[in-house]
Amino acid sequence: MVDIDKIEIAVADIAHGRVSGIREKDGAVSMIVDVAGLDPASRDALSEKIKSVAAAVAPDVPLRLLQTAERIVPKLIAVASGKGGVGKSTLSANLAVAMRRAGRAAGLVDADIYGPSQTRLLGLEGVKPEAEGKKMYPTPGAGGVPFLSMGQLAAPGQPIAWRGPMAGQALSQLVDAHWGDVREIVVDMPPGTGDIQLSMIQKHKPVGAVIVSTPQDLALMDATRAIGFFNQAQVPIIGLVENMAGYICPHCGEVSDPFGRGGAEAAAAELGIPFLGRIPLDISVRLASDAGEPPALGDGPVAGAFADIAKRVGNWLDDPKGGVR
Ligand SMILES: Nc1ncnc2c1ncn2[C@@H]1O[C@H](COP(=O)(O)OP(=O)(O)OP(=O)(O)O)[C@@H](O)[C@H]1O
Repeated sequence: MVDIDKIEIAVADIAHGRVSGIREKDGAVSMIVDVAGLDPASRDALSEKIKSVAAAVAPDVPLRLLQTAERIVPKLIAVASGKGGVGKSTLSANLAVAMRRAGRAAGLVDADIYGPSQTRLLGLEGVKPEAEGKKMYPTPGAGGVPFLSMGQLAAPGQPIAWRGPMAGQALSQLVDAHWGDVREIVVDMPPGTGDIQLSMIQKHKPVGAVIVSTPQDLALMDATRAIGFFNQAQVPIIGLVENMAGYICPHCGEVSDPFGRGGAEAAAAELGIPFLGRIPLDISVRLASDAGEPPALGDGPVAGAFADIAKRVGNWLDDPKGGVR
């Protein structure tokens, strides 16, 4: 097993933020080296230095360096639901955490102007991001997820009452920030199909959308509307996640289904979109989330469920034509 964290730490010391996307595949380690602004001799010198540092940490592991001088625009993954309260924010935060845990260079934007809640979920309440003029630097939250939120643009405790262009500008400020080595940004969308959604489609088109629903018929009907919106905007649907599926009793462990069972999977099949997985209704999800410790950072079945969903989303991002695997 290759210790990616060890390589990442060793390389970070000498790479000055130029290395990203460190990953292991089939026993080899690959990474992206941003060589923008360096002359050819300095590029080679940096690559050699990285290789020797990585080899010192992991001597027998083949290493692949991909040099790039282009500014990399992160891919956006919209997480949406038809209605509020189905766990869209919970899924977004934990998806970003699980993607990062799997070695992906993921970040998170909270674009939910109606109730930005991610600062709490990532343990960043009251933390203001640094900025250079109007351009902000994301703050690392729980699990090391770089993060920016609509809530950070508004005065504390004030409701956000932006409409049309204002909402669009706020979204741009979050998306066009100094994302550094982040390659994929999970965007927690507001529920429904309002100004933020339109601005997203027109200015910051996501590569795909993840739809969240509870197993209930009503929530599923709303989810279908969200799916219709993205279809119309020609944003591919990565898949549907069923949240609050099967209640696990904390006392006896019995599983019951307050919102029904399997509804989202059946609906996904009917709609011809992939089913990404289900997250159980579990009090530990709420307690950990409220404490700013995303459950995806844990070791139990809930963390496993988030990891499986993150893996499927990651596979899709790497090869959208290959579908969800
Ligand atoms: N699987 C789950 N098990 C237990 N509680 C959950 C689960 N998913 C979400 N919750 C809890 O349900 C509440 C609503 O979740 P969340 O804020 O993620 O929903 P949302 O769809 O983003 O809502 P809103 O549209 O209001 O932002 C939160 O208190 C959250 O901790």
